[in-house]
Amino acid sequence: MNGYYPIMLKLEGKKVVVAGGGKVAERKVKGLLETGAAITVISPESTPVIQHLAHEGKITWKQKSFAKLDIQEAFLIIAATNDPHTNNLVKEEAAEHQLVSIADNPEESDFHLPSHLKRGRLSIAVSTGGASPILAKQIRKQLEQQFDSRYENYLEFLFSKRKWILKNVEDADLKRKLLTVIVSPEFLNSGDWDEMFQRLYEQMI
Ligand SMILES: C[C@@]1(CC(=O)O)C2=NC(=C\c3[nH]c(c(CCC(=O)O)c3CC(=O)O)Cc3[nH]c(c(CC(=O)O)c3CCC(=O)O)/C=C3\N/C(=C\2)[C@@H](CCC(=O)O)[C@]3(C)CC(=O)O)/[C@H]1CCC(=O)O
Ligand SMILES: NC(=O)c1ccc[n+]([C@@H]2O[C@H](COP(=O)([O-])OP(=O)(O)OC[C@H]3O[C@@H](n4cnc5c(N)ncnc54)[C@H](O)[C@@H]3O)[C@@H](O)[C@H]2O)c1
Repeated sequence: MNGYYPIMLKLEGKKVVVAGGGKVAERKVKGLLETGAAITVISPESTPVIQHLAHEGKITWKQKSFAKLDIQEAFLIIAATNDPHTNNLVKEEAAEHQLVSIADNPEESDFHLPSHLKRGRLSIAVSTGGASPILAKQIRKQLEQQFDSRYENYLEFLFSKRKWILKNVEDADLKRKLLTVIVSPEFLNSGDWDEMFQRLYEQMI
């Protein structure tokens, strides 16, 4: 089945449970940290990074084996223990409406994690549907070269300029032209974006 539906989830304040505390669990936890989710790791042992995050109060670590009660009220669940039986049990114990990803069983998972590149407001996710996580990672690294660190500020500029244009420009044609002209490699490379915009704006009105 290949019909996956890509969405951007807002997880702030939502309960996310990760079963397992090894290398894979650590990677998934790191990816979740920025979202502001309430993250709980369930595992008898965990990596130094997971322990450090728990010590700092950024996540909760319950030092125990997985049990059904651990996923009560969880919105999202990641089963990443090294025991396939436990991983499958997590899915079996979850309610129908809870979203479960099983690290070693993509077929039974409700979702997969994509390789993810973030430049401020720009987010690019790459998924191979379980065919090759290494390819997903390689593509992400190529995109990191193409969409370099300048994009973070550029996206902020586009965000505020778009708001300004929508508020101050009434003519639909001019509005469209202005929204388009600020999105090009030439514009990105032009240096002072505000000055460049002002110049183009004055030429167009
Ligand atoms: C993208 C990324 C996101 C993330 O995890 O954050 C991610 N895996 C990453 C890396 C990675 N994973 C593995 C290797 C070793 C090489 C290899 O085996 O190929 C490497 C490479 C490395 O570590 O360098 C092994 C592996 N992965 C899965 C299985 C089980 C199976 O396929 O049955 C096994 C075999 C385990 C075993 O040996 O038994 C399953 C899944 N891994 C997924 C995501 C989902 C599908 C995504 C897709 O296809 O696009 C899916 C289905 C479920 C899920 O976890 O959501 C992240 C790169 C992040 C980045 O750096 O950008
Ligand atoms: N999806 C992916 O991206 C990906 C990548 C590589 C490996 N894997 C798979 O992920 C799994 C974990 O790999 P790893 O390298 O993190 O393993 P690991 O050995 O580093 O860690 C396993 C963790 O599971 C915990 N654990 C074991 N039994 C448990 C239980 N009953 N309840 C709670 N926690 C328990 C251990 O305490 C340990 O913290 C493996 O099944 C592996 O095949 C997935």
